[in-house]
Amino acid sequence: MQTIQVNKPYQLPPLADQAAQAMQEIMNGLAKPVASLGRLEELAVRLARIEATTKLRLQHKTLLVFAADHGVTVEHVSATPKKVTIVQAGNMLAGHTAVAALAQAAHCHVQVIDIGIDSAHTFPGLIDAKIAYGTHNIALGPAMTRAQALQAIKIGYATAVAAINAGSDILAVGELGVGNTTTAAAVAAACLQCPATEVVGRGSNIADAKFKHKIAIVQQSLKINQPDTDDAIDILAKVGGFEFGGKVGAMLAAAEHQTPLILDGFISYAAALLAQKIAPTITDYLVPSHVSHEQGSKRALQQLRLQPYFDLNLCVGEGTGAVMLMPWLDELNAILTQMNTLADMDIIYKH
Ligand SMILES: O=C(O)c1ccc[n+]([C@@H]2O[C@H](COP(=O)([O-])O)[C@@H](O)[C@H]2O)c1
Ligand SMILES: Cc1cc2nc[nH]c2cc1C
Repeated sequence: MQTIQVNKPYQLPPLADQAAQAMQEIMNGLAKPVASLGRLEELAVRLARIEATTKLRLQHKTLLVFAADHGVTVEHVSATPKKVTIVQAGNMLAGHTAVAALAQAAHCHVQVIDIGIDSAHTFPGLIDAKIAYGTHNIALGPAMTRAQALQAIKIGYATAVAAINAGSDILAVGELGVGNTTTAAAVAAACLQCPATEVVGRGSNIADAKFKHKIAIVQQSLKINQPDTDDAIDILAKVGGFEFGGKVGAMLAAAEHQTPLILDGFISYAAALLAQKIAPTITDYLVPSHVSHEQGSKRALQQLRLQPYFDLNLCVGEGTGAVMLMPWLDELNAILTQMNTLADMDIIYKH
């Protein structure tokens, strides 16, 4: 992993435009009208550009779920009690959360990484990378130290590299973290330099009074911490959370290893905004999945120049939307390996 420096772009490998062009030609030559597979074709081209080949590696899929707690939950910004982070980590490993069920259907391996859960409890299979027992309350001061922010990125990076070395072709990121839509809004507001009102959402479905209070808490956290908007590490340390750092590290590792990484919802977008500040071209290596229902999603996606493939009003998190994209990759593989070409059929197609 390279050293991350302010105002010095992190170096990523060049994107494989030749492989992308070759994939577009393969798509054009399949036995169908040109462009008729719509955005599935664009997805194929995107994947070829990242993997630097038209022989796409799509089979082995791994979801990395970074789980952490947030000191800001004492401000009553969530509808969910804090213990849900640790409880759902156990349920996820036992196969009973939304994403665990979807992952089973999608033949996706799930790793749950405790990067900062506020509990000493553990479960078989829970990866222990705990930096601290939750962050500090961002409404009163910084969430973590700069060293802890860098540590979170390193953990995410090492976790992703290990998954790639173990044979993962495709990575995805998800999270568990009660209160993290408050943190994600603060991170997004700092990255986008926009008012909190544009990026605070209903999270785990809070009612109007809590929603107003949540906006005030995000505003307060930005005022009290004054994050340096040019410095992703400063934003992460002051108003972020450990799972955001884990995701940033996984994104950097995936891009460096020419491995596509599928984003999930608003927490992923906020992490991607941080990664974009570190490595401005990183978004070309990421694969969006869905438009999260969380307010602020469209604004964040615009800045990331990412156009998700579907919109189901999802806002579960956990990696659910990312895993829902995975069957499409199997479908793409079937198209690439089983379809006739126009040449096979001796058809001259003129449009
Ligand atoms: O992915 C999203 O866009 C998303 C939107 C709303 C909520 N979540 C999930 O809900 C939890 C945070 O909600 P909250 O209200 O406690 O901030 C956390 O575990 C997230 O994974 C996730
Ligand atoms: C049960 C439950 C599961 C979740 N997963 C992500 N956020 C969640 C919030 C709740 C309440």
